[in-house]
Amino acid sequence: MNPMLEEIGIVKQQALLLHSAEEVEAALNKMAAAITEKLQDSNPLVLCVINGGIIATGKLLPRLDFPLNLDSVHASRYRNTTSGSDIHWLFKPTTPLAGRIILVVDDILDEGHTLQAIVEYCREQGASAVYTAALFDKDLQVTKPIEPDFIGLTVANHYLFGYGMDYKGYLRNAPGVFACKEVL
Ligand SMILES: O=P(O)(O)OC[C@H]1O[C@H](OP(=O)(O)OP(=O)(O)O)[C@H](O)[C@@H]1O
Ligand SMILES: Nc1nc2[nH]cnc2c(=O)[nH]1
Repeated sequence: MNPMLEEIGIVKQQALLLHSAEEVEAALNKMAAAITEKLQDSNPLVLCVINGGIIATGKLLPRLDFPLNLDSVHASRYRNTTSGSDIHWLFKPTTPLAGRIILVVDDILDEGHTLQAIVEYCREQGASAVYTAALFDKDLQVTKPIEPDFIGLTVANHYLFGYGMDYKGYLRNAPGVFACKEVL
């Protein structure tokens, strides 16, 4: 068997379910209600942070019943590994950001560097306001460089996968939030 697929199978089998799909879906409902209350009259541009933010964005958008635009940004700090380094900008939004109200959506806020860098970029481009949404906020017990305006669930400090979060590029599609055993 392909050794990577073998590793993925073992990680999946040994992982601990921290939050069920039902819990995450309920958190998405609450997030969408809070976002609607704040942004429904502001014609926002939603920026999906690729790759991890795809599922959070895709699940939030149908819950937002007001006019908005969608674009994406691909900034990666972990690059399919389990520890962060410098941010690599793989692509930036093509929609002009000047004068727009932006909502940046990502799967997880860990140390906060990725979201912070994206917010700075949006401000440099002349956005009139930048809001941030993280489906998961990792409880690191430290002050982070940025606090999201909208948070789904606070999650424990483990390396996680599922709902957009990967283990070595796999398992983003896992239906729940799982902690990898080797870092437990
Ligand atoms: O708060 P931080 O410590 O900066 O980490 C959070 C970032 O890490 C993950 O992205 P990653 O770099 O793994 O790229 P990916 O979206 O392709 O998974 C996640 O999607 C966030 O964007
Ligand atoms: N997949 C994944 N990506 C992350 N990026 C920052 N923290 C995490 C995490 O726990 N899991």
